[in-house]
Amino acid sequence: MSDNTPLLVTENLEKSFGGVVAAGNISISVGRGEQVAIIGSNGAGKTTFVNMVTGYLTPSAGSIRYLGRDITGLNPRQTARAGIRRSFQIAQLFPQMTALENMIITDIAASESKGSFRARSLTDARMDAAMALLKRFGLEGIANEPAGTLPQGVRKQLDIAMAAVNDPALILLDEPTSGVSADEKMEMMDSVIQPLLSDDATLMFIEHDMDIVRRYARRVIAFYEGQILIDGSVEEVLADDKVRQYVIGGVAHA
Ligand SMILES: Nc1ncnc2c1ncn2[C@@H]1O[C@H](COP(=O)(O)OP(=O)(O)OP(=O)(O)O)[C@@H](O)[C@H]1O
Repeated sequence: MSDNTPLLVTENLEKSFGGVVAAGNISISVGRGEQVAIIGSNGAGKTTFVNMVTGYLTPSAGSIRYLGRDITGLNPRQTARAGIRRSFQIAQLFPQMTALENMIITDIAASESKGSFRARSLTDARMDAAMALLKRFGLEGIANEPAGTLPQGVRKQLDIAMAAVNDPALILLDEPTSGVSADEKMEMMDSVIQPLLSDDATLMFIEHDMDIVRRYARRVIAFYEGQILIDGSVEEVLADDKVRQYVIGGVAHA
């Protein structure tokens, strides 16, 4: 594998449910350090794509290569261990556990199962790393709060911080600002994007708010009816007639 090997390559990736193609012909190549927004109206196939890359859905056809390795069909734990991580539209947390415990559990789950007992247990190093990461996301103040008691926006921040445990190379965020009020969205993105980028992570995020896309993406992939409509620079994609007609005009999301 050379340094020029793309981080993520999908070829003709497809997922159908029954006879319905939720996402098809998805061929992209993403390099290291890119910041890519995935846009598209409701039901366009964005989450289906993220679910395939992260192993939550098995593709019906096509392939996924990560750092040159074929990872098609790996399960979520395997993709996580390979260095691909994600957050969810609705934060996936253990509500009874504290924020710090959620971070630690993520770290243990992402560790190699064949490691020694110590490698998969609660060590001081693991606690320190989890606390340091919470601090980087400005979340140290809620470290000992049960996750289930946190406000929605903070839960989403914690879910994203959990995706950053163990310095993954590729992070996919599924609608990081959904459910966050309009006037708090930018601040919330500021608080999560900077810590993610400080590790040179490659970032792909699904977003419906074009102000956020303009501010945080360098490249945009627009989905429409399960296919890629256009993949290019932010300026090019947001000025595209079809994107304006079918994607931006068709946004029906909070
Ligand atoms: N598990 C499933 N079973 C059947 N159909 C599904 C399933 N998951 C997704 N679909 C369908 O696949 C299509 C794409 O859905 P997907 O969730 O990927 O869209 P999306 O672009 O992420 O939309 P949104 O912005 O609303 O989250 C939709 O028509 C959806 O109804």
